Amino acid sequence: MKITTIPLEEAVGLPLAHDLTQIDAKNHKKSARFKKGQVITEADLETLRGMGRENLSIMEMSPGDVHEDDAARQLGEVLCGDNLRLTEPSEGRCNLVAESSGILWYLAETVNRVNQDPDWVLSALAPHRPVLAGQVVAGFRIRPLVMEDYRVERAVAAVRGGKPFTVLPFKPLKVGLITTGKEIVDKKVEDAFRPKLLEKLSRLNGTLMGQRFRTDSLEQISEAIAAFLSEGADVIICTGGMSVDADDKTPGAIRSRCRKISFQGTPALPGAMLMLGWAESPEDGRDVAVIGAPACVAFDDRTALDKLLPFVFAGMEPGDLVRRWGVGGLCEHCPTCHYPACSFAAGS
Ligand SMILES: Nc1nc2c(c(=O)[nH]1)N[C@H]1C(S)=C(S)[C@@H](COP(=O)(O)OP(=O)(O)OC[C@H]3O[C@@H](n4cnc5c(N)ncnc54)[C@H](O)[C@@H]3O)O[C@H]1N2
Ligand code: MOO
Repeated sequence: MKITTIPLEEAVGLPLAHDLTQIDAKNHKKSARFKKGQVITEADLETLRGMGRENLSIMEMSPGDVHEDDAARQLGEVLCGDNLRLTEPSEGRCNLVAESSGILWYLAETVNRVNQDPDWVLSALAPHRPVLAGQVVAGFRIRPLVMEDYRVERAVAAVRGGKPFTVLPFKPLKVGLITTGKEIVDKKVEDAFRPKLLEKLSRLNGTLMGQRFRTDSLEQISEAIAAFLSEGADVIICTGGMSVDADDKTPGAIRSRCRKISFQGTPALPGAMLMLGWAESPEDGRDVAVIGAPACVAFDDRTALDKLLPFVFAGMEPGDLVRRWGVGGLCEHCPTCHYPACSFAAGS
């Protein structure tokens, strides 16, 4: 590749080597004001001077050179999996954008392998966190203007095929809520979890199908789980009674109705007493998630339950990943909560 730098005035009639960025900090605007390949005209000179340009780069590519736009596009085509869209390059950068709300899925190792070449930049939101439709989940580019084709091919090969970036979309699941505790049944304490759950469901594409109140009795909680199962619930959440008190009966009730227990206890705080089991739907035999949520879910806005629900709504069994939730899994209780734009939302 040959890049020739020439004074602005001599560039009239010649094509630009790369996009030229204009930043208007006062109005918080940043865009590619001139695009790669655009032929400079007399009328453009005033604008270019206003952007502080005195010289421009005119490029002649050599055989084997890949322009930044093409490099980013080639990587994007192998990265972009289900429910994501690849954007056109702008200023040499492409993005992956979520087409549905869901859980972002990829292996950290894929990103690290591409970035072994210090001139590649592949940067993504943390894996396994919830994302919204329309959200940029990854951006990538090369650092120089052009790169040798073998380095682009090496990055493409490092992805190892399979379109590894995907969004697992949230399904419209129906949730049954069982609120346990004699003090709540007796109306001495008002349930504080229902409004918090409604806010969570609005992000997850879920609906609350009903709420049952039960005292700390294994039989009563177990019967309420069975009732929601027979009414067609996809997810059943039992709150309270998950800890070590004599009256804590919820885990036993969940075990009484589940054919499999995924976990009881997670290394995330708050919410460490969280539990997940799977019951059989009497309707069609499908798996129904039965969650035991410790009482802190009624108090804290974000708990281990927020790490679990995206998996359940994406139809995923978190499995061994739960044992990795300790990394980043300590909520900072920020004065203004930015969840899920924080390490607490990320899954290792
Ligand atoms: N010695 C120990 N103490 C505690 C442990 C422990 O391991 N050892 N675990 C702590 C953790 S972690 C949690 S979380 C809490 C609560 O666990 P539980 O799920 O058993 O909570 P309860 O005993 O049922 O209730 C505690 C408290 O919260 C109020 N509550 C419960 N549900 C609601 C609701 N839906 N809305 C409003 N308030 C609610 C309840 O009235 C009690 O005051 O235990 C720690 N302690
Ligand atoms: O389960 Mo407790 O929830 O860590 O606060």
